Amino acid sequence: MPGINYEDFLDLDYEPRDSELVCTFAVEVASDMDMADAAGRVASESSNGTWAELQVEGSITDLSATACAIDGNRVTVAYPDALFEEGNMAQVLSCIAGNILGMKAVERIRLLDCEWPEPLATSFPGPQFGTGVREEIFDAGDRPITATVPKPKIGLSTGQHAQIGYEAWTGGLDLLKDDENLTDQAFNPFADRLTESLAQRDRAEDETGETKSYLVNVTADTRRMLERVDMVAEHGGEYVMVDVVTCGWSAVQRVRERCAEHGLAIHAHRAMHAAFDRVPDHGVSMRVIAQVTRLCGADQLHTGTADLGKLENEDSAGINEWLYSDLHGLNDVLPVASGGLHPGLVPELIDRLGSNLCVQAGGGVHGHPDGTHAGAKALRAAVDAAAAGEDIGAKAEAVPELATAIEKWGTETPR
Ligand SMILES: O=C(O)[C@@](O)(COP(=O)(O)O)[C@H](O)[C@H](O)COP(=O)(O)O
Ligand SMILES: [Mg+2]
Repeated sequence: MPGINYEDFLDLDYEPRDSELVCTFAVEVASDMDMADAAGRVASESSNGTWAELQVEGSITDLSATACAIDGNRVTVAYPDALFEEGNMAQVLSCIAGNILGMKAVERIRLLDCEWPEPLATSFPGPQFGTGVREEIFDAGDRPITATVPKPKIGLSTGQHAQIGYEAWTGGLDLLKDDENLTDQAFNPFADRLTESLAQRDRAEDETGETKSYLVNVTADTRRMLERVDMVAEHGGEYVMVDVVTCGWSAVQRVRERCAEHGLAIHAHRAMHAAFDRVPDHGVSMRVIAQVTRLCGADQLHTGTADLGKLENEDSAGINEWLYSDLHGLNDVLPVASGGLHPGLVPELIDRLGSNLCVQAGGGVHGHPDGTHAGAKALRAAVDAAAAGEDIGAKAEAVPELATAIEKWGTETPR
C-alpha cells in the first residue's frame, strides 16, 4: 500500500481536469516553511490528507487535491469532483475553507477565487430570477431598481414601519427592505409587519400605478424561516430577505427550495461577511462568498458601493461582473449597492457600477430634511437622471426634493 504525505499533494506539472474545482489561495508561509511545502499542506488538509504518513489503498488518492501552481504568494489547487457531495455547499466549504485557515504551516491564508466546474456548479439551483427581477417584477426598463430600509434600524412599531413604506413607495421607490437585525421582535412582530406593510404596498401601487414590493426579513432557524416563507407567499409577497452568512448555507439552500415552490425571489443580506473578508490577506474573499450565494440561489446580493459609501468594500465592480457572467447556464444575480448612499452619490455610483443594479438608501432617504417621502422622491429622481444620462444638477432644478438632498449632503461619502 502506498504511503501518502504532504509532498504527494504537490505537482506543478499537473493540468486540472474540466470536472475539477480550481481554487486560488493567497498564502503567507510560516517562517520555518517554504511555499512548496505549504502548498502541499493546503491541498492535503483541504482534501484527504493529514500530517502523518498514511498507508492507503490506491483509489483513495483519486480523492486527493493537487497544488498545481505557485505564483508568488498565489497557490492554485485542483479538487477532484468525487471529493464533493453534489449540491451540498457546507461540505464543499468544509473542504476549501475549512481547517486550512487555521494551519500553523501558514501565517495567513485567504481563499481568493474559485473556478466552478459544470458538474459541481449545476448540482446547485442558482437563482430563480437574478437580474430578471427588474423586468419580471418591476418593469424598471434601463434604470436601477431602488430600495429603502426604514431607519432607525429597529425599534419602530409595525404601524410606523408600514407607514414609512407607504411614503417611500409613493415617493417613487420600488422596494421597502427590512434591516438585517429586524426579524420577529415584540415591538414589530413579523406577521403583523408583513400584512400591514403589504396592505400599504397595495395602496401605493393603486396610487402610483407602479409595481412595488417588500424585502421582508425571514431570518431565523430553518423551521421558522420556512414558516415565514410560506406566510409571505400566502399574503402575496414577491420576495423574502435572508441574512445568508449568519443563517448558514444549508439553511439558505432549504429556503431556496421552498421559495421555488412559491416563485418567491430571494434578497441576500451579507451581515457578518466582513468577519471572513475584511482582513485582506486572510479568510474568504467576498468574491467567493458571492459565488457561493449565487450557486445557493439568491437573486439579489449586497456587493458594496464601489467605495462611495460608509462601509469597506472589496472590488464591487469585479464581483458584480462575475455575478453577471455565464456560469454553466445558471441565472445571474442582481447586485445591491447599499451603505451610506444618498442621492448626491448616485451619478458616480452608476458611473462606476452601471445601471444593472439595486440602489438602497436608508439614512440617505429618511435623513432627508423634509422626511421620507421627499427623500424617496430625491433618490428616485437621482436614479432616473443617472440612468437617462441626465445631469443631476439639471434634474434638481425640476425636483426640489433632490435639490434639498444635494444641498444637505452634496456628494460626500459618510463616515
Ligand atoms: O444597516 C445598514 O447599514 C444598511 O441597512 C444600510 O443603511 P444606510 O443606507 O442607512 O447606510 C445595510 O445593512 C448595509 O448597507 C449593509 O452593508 P453592505 O451593503 O455593505 O452589505
Ligand atoms: Mg442594514
